[in-house]
Amino acid sequence: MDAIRIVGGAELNGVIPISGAKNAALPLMIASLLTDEELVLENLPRLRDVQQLQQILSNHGVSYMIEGKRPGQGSMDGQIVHLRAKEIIDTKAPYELVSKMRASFWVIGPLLARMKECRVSLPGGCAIGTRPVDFFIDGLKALGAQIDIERGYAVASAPDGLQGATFEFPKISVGATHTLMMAASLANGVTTLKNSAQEPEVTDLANCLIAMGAKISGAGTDTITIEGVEKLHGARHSVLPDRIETGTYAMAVAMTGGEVMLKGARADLLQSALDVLEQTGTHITVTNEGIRVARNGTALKAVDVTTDPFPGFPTDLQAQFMALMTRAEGTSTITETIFENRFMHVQELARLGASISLDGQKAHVEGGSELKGAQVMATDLRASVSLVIAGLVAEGETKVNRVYHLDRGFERLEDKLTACGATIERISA
Ligand SMILES: CC(=O)N[C@H]1[C@@H](OP(=O)(O)OP(=O)(O)OC[C@H]2O[C@@H](n3ccc(=O)[nH]c3=O)[C@H](O)[C@@H]2O)O[C@H](CO)[C@@H](O)[C@@H]1O
Ligand SMILES: C=C(OP(=O)(O)O)C(=O)O
Repeated sequence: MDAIRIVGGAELNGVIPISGAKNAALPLMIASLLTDEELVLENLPRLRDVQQLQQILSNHGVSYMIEGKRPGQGSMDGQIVHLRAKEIIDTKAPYELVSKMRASFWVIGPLLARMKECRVSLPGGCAIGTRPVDFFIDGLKALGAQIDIERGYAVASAPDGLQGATFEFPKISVGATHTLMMAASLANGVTTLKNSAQEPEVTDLANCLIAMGAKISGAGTDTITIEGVEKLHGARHSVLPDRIETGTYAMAVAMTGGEVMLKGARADLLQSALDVLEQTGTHITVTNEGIRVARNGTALKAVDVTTDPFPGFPTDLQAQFMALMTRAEGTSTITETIFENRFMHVQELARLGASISLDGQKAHVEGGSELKGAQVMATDLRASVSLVIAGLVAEGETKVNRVYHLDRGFERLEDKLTACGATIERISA
């Protein structure tokens, strides 16, 4: 299995192009199940999760065609992909496929809305907490579905079609909001979703569904209203830039020092994280081209952070920020409020010399540690990349094992960092 080898010590300087967002790409691809016409997605990142979802969708009958490169398109540009679910050939989403990725469970919304029945395995995904699916089940039941859990599968049916209703999520859930919004787009009547997720990826999906003929208002606020339509049609949509990739590279530059332009990044997608970075003493400049991040010689200040749903500080940047705080002056307290088990990187950062103590959902990071290279291994995607960031400043060689986690969500990570001066390569472990 491949590993990533890093020799720490180099500043980052140059340009990093930001890819399309994984967490927008996945629900957008799933939306192709809602229509028998073609959905064309531009700026789709080349990621393991995208490939994995392609397999799941193909099992349901979705054709997948990657458009040939146009002249002038660089190798870093996202792909243009044509998806078409002309016919749904199988309404079962099997364990072997769904257990590999959390988002694959979201097919339950479109399949139920279009086919009036489906059988979807309970999901897998990053091991960061129990991650139940009760909001999906309760929400779809509110729309008139009958759902039973049988032998690890959600078995769902709605013989007369889904019916519009009002549903309030007990807690904000990105995936349940995506799923209910897709299902309600083809329901009879009006659905109101209260306490909805306001993440930019929800708005991106809503914009695509609207382009497909859905009648949706309020996406990006906590109340989304969907007037069901009989049929959706094809559309063309460009995936928004990845705010988590953006924040990750911004933190990497804050860590190493130097100056990097994050090309194509949008500040409005991660303002809270950029505000925190500025408080650490990192310079952020927003331009038409993207976001410029710089730290030249100034010491890093310790800052306390609490993760929250959007527009708060994203849980998907918590591990990377913790790596950064190992090098700050003073102690930083990082509180995780979204997932109950998202501190798996703490013991691995400790292998590199970090001094972090845990107290329930709080991590106290003592800054100023001299990190030294070691072999490390992470159990999830963002934890893995936090170890890469730490490795960029650790003295000597760091080897990050289980690289397949990184490949789920970071496109050409080692190429992008090498281009800015890092010593990083993929090796066969
Ligand atoms: C592919 C994708 O987009 N993944 C993102 C998505 O995950 P995902 O959509 O799985 O995360 P949710 O927003 O649903 O989870 C938020 C919280 O709600 C809980 N919950 C959720 C559903 C449910 O039925 N019952 C329940 O209790 C979860 O356990 C968690 O504690 O949003 C998370 C929170 O921003 C991000 O970290 C993930 O990167
Ligand atoms: C937690 C993540 O992904 P998933 O929801 O697919 O497990 C993530 O992207 O950080």
